[in-house]
Amino acid sequence: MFVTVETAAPAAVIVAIDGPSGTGKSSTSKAVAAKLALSYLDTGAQYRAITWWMLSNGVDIQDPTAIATAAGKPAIVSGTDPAAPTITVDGQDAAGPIRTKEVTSAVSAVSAVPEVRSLITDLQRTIAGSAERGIVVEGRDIGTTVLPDADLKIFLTASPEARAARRSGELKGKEASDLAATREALIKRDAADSSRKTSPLAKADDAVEVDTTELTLEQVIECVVTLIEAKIAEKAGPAATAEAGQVAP
Ligand SMILES: Nc1ncnc2c1ncn2[C@@H]1O[C@H](COP(=O)(O)OP(=O)(O)O)[C@@H](O)[C@H]1O
Ligand SMILES: Nc1ccn([C@@H]2O[C@H](COP(=O)(O)OP(=O)(O)O)[C@@H](O)[C@H]2O)c(=O)n1
Repeated sequence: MFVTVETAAPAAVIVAIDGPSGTGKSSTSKAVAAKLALSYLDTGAQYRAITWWMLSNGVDIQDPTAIATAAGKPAIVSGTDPAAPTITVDGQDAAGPIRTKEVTSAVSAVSAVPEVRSLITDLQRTIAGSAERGIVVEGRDIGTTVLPDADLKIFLTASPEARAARRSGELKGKEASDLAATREALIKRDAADSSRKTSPLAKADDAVEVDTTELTLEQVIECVVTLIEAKIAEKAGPAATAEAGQVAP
């Protein structure tokens, strides 16, 4: 006699994608999350959002004490649909304002303040913990600090030249033509993010490193999808074996 086994829904898969600016974290994470019906969280957008609030509210971003005192004031809410990620600050759509040059220049100083990191890290863990099917979380310290038990950790890299060319391609007019300035700004931000005391940009020991310099975005997406699918199959374990729905008595 054979009995039918109801296989439980696959356990949520947690994926951490870290790396410096312009390596393809956002584009890759959004695309793989959409393909695999997972949630998506852009943690850089959260640090940008709190930075925008600080700038808009006259907080001196050279003063870590002032930043720490104000850190708990704004309410930052992230929407995790990879097809339409959102970010609001005190109920106001912040998607546009967080991408300005002013915010980009100020974000490393704000994100280095431990009180800011502690608040945003708690928020990130809550979001990741409530993603039913799982989530792709991208940032700088996800694999090392925010989600050290993630099922899969990926660290994306690319040469500074490739990263600057990609970033420059997103800018318009005069800014786009100034490749050298883009490269310098990017290297400066990497250095600040990598050298701060509290959870710097770093590759976790157990992360898979993918150098995207010579890869197209499609190739990177395919590579990451393959890694996640393998992890999902591994997590399913014996349940996958019962996939046919039949076991001997
Ligand atoms: N492998 C790649 N080859 C070429 N362009 C890429 C690649 N990956 C990403 N891009 C482009 O580079 C820019 C930066 O990518 P993004 O995903 O925002 O990087 P990050 O989130 O790491 O800063 C985007 O315009 C994106 O389309
Ligand atoms: N997990 C994270 C994500 C971003 N950040 C900070 O937020 C900034 C903006 O992140 P981002 O991902 O939007 O940056 P881009 O590389 O996309 O320009 C970074 O330069 C870091 O200072 C961080 O400290 N930790």
